Amino acid sequence: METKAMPRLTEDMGNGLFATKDINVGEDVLKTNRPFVAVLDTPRLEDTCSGCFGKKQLFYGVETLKACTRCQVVKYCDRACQSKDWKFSHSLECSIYQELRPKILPNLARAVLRIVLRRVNRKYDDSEFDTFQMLETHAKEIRDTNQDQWNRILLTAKAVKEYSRSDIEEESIASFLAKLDLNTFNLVTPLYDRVGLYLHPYAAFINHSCEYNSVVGFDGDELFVKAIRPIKADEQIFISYVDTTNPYSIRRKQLSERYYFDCNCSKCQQGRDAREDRFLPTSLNTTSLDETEEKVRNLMTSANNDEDPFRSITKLKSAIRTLRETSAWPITRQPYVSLRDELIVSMLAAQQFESAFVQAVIRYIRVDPIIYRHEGHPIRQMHTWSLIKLAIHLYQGTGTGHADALFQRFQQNMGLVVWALLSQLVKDQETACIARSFRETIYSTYKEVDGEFKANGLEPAEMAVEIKSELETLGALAYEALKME
Ligand SMILES: C[S@@+](CC[C@H](N)C(=O)[O-])C[C@H]1O[C@@H](n2cnc3c(N)ncnc32)[C@H](O)[C@@H]1O
Repeated sequence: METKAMPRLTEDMGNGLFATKDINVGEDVLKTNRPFVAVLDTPRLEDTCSGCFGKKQLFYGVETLKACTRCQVVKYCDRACQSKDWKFSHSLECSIYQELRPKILPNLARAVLRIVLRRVNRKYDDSEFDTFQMLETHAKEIRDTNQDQWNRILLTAKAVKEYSRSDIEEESIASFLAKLDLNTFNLVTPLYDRVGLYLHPYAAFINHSCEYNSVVGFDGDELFVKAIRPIKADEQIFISYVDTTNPYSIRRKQLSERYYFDCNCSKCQQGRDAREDRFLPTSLNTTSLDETEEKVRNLMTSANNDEDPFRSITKLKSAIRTLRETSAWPITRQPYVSLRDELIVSMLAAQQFESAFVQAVIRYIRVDPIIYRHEGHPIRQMHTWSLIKLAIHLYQGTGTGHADALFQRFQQNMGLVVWALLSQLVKDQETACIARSFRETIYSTYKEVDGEFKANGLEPAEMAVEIKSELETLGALAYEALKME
């Protein structure tokens, strides 16, 4: 593990992690490729490699996975991925998976089984295990306020004790599970697609702030925490446990239900006066705005659960219209932001590539710079990347799907748009908080596109006027599209 931070007791947040030196934006606070435990979510066992957690599939052209010939539960890109997982833990659990077949244990049960088996087989060094034991569980609060969750923990502990045939007490296994519940990170691909859960005891010391100074990401099995703001030596490292683009009441509810605390950061102290909550000047009262928000969130849930992307699009557009009709809803206030994200996903699924492009341009120009101030924010980087991929798709003209009248009206030079967006993304890399494999893909795509221009006798770096005009047209496209929304 490489770290520029050390744990220490805080006044009111239990243990926390503190910087040992000044850390610049984009630099690693912490990096490790040794999880205490990491497992895929059950549905992802089928389509994601259990060795590299999808990294090679995403960026290195791996298309088919091979199942472990013994248990048939886990799958791998190649021998290297298989051998890594075998050494880490699969050699200990494979026979148990075989016995349980066709049943597959849920992710938390598989994770705790790994911890028990690795512990019994002395795969953890003592200091690593001691750090794990120091982690908060909130077991009392779970028992007192969430009987269902507590019963689930006890039942899983009992089953894991039986499957593992270990002499670790059920009570200890239950405490491992409570630690997992509270301290695991969402294991995501380098493009932030959730595939499983990951626990690292040191990283788990990082407390939450809605005004976070760091972000967590993964590059395969490597976990990194990067500074998204300059951090001074001795300052506490904070990440966000929840989506901080949400208004105060939602953040507060999520933090108290899942993590048992009230956030006291400067943003939360502003309550409904913070940017995330604010509305445009309106004569509507708070109750009426709250009712609209609830109605729209229900519509969004219904759209998310709908398997037909065309029906989802209709529902999402109707939800957006409801927000627009209030004349009070900024496009950067939730759930407007999420509605647009979902709309882009549904439009892609429905092969409405031109319309998806228009929405992704609005997000790139009008939404992300407000809600993610730093251009190197991983979500902003990922959104820019998906806009570029869409522009490349439209540029290559390989199936634009359903035509979009507004897109057609603007007639952009997609080649130049691609180059301009890519070169901006390349410039942002110095302070970008993203995985190395993602960054390498950005560089290699830029090189390819730039090379293609040069092969055609063009030098885009010298086409500043044309590029400026294309970027202004993107702005005009976003403006017109929002007027019609
Ligand atoms: C993942 S753990 C972080 C490490 C933890 N402080 C510890 O000592 O193990 C999450 C727990 O830390 C505490 N915590 C994190 N951020 C906090 C905050 N901003 N204010 C108060 N408590 C916080 C809560 O008890 C929360 O359930």
